[in-house]
Amino acid sequence: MANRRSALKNIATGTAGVLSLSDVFAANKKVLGPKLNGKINHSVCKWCYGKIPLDTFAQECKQMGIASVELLGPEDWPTLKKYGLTCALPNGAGMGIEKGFNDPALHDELVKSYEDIFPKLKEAGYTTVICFSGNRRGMSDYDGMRNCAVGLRRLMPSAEKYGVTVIMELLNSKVNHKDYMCDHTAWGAGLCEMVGSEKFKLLYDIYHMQIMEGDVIANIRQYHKYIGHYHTGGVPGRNEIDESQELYYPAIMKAIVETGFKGFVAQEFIPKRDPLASLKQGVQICDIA
Ligand SMILES: O=C(O)C(=O)CO
Repeated sequence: MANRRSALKNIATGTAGVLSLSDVFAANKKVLGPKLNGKINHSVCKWCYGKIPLDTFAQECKQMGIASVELLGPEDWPTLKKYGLTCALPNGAGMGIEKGFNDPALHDELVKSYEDIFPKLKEAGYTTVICFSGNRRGMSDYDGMRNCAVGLRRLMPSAEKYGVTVIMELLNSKVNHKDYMCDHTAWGAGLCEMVGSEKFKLLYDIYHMQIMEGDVIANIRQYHKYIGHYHTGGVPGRNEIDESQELYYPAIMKAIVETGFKGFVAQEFIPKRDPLASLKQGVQICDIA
């Protein structure tokens, strides 16, 4: 990959030939990444690009102006650091989507697993981690909320000590995660109130929430103080976020910015076309001026 030093060396030694100003800008853009508008902090979920090695993917992201590759655990963080990227929402703790804080029998194991990762996150300079409610398995919404709150409140003192926000993902329980409990924004907001700590927030996944409840912009406006992170995805199908699907992402991004949100928006769609071209397009769609 071209780097700034070799580009400059080529200029200095004349091996690049006679360079115009636009050649220099183009070389800089290649090395430093494109200039984005800066209103949205861009991230991407690596699992949607499974076949691309992380090393290659990280370099491509850097060139697109994406600052973070996420849903990665400690083993992948050094690769991100090598390319000057952060991990806006790490994983590496918990017991998966279906087994979460709504089951009191799992609390000891879950608390231990999160307390083990907090110091690693702090050392890496990361300030968030993902968590899940678990499936309902016949439990009422209220019992599940109370159980989650009991487990999460045990975690909050060490989350506060290590400066880590534990972020629970809102997922659809219709198409992708049948029986998942944290599937409505109001339920998640109620849980935030019960937990009662700024170190517990929601991941508002725009794709999942469009499937469950729609009214995306109104819900973002109503519940933004509980939201610590956003994911994207086209509806229906969870593919590209362009005009092939029903959501108008620039308006959603504008609404997010208007709430004063300073966190990250991560692309989380499964590309149907050239994956990197689609990712770049997704970033451009969300990069409102
Ligand atoms: O597994 C999923 O569907 C997710 O959205 C994870 O972020």
